[in-house]
Amino acid sequence: MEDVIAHYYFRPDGRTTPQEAAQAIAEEETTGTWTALTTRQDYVRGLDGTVESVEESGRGYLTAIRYPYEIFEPGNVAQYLSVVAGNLFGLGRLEAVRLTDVDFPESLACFNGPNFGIEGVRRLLGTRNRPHVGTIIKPKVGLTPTDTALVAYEAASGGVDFIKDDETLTNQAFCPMADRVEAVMARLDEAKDETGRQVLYAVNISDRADKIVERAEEAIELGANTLMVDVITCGYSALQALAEEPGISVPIHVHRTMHAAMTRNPEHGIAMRPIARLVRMMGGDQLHTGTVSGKMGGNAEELILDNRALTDPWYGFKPVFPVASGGLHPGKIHAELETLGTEIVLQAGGGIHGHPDGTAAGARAMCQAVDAFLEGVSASEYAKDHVELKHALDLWGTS
Ligand SMILES: O=C(O)[C@H](O)COP(=O)(O)O
Ligand SMILES: [Mg+2]
Repeated sequence: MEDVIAHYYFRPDGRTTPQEAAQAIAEEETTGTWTALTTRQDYVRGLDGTVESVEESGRGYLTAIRYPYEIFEPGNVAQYLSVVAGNLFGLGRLEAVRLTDVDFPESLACFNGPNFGIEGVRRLLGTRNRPHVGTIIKPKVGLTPTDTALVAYEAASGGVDFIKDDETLTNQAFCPMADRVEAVMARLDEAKDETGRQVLYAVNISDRADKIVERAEEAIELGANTLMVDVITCGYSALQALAEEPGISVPIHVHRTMHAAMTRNPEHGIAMRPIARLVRMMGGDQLHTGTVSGKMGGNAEELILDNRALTDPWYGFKPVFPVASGGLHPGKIHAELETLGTEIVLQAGGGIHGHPDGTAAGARAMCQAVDAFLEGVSASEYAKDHVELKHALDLWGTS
């Protein structure tokens, strides 16, 4: 069986050579500890980790560590993470260490992957060759089910493909999930009668591990046509449980709230790429990966590679829709599409519900910005005869 190769950036402390630091990772995550062991039988040596390479990079070093196949329990993602992203982050001999990527062999990528993926989601909406436009209902918490549904209706009337709850909205007293799903789906049916267009609504079913599948099933029974899960706070195995449940027959939209605690520091933590791979293996159909121009910052070169981890051919897993979200508005659409391509979901919360003429106009302005790009025209030019786009650009500008 093939082994796992994990890639790290690291900076050793002043008393440790780069080779020793890499070796410390390999030992800590396999058969070693801080001192020699009297219990280390010879046969255990076969499970030792190996430092494959160490090379200088910027202020630190890059290393590839080989972890033997046998130390992994196939199909147990929590256990995989405890090896490739475990104690090593706290080792005092490393001032900083960041997991940048993981090569999982096919034998350990033994998960179902996405049930829908990009093509499956496109099939539900009947779209081709264009990005999807989505919105997050704002304010992120506080609206009643009736008002949430009204905002959803207006966004659907204005032309969005996709509507989602925000990451902090689950089943609070001010907006119980069951009432919300029923109200939103009823208003989306109305919008569909008027526009003829199907819109997906991802209800946030994030919950404790032993309840999440039940909550998802309840949402689907009430009419939900998409689910959303906060994968970092709920855990990868929660996503796996949802994706593998036969009764769950709708796409799963994956939010990554809390990721920046791991991904933001370029020298320490976990890069987005391994997270993207895990989400794809576990069965997410859409995943937030970031923007090139939005409010959350981020590195465009890394983002392109993160998105490719979702969309490049990989062990037969369906490609996952990358989602650009966080501070987008119509004036930023050109930059996003130019850099990230059109196989993407472009989401705006404030950039739709903050439009001076309201949510429906905000949705139209986002769609017009996409149309402008697809027609090869600048947003400013297109705005000359598209009033909603004009008002958006007047308020927010084009950068
Ligand atoms: O969940 C998200 O992606 C954010 O709520 C985006 O909101 P914004 O478009 O208002 O920044
Ligand atoms: Mg949000």
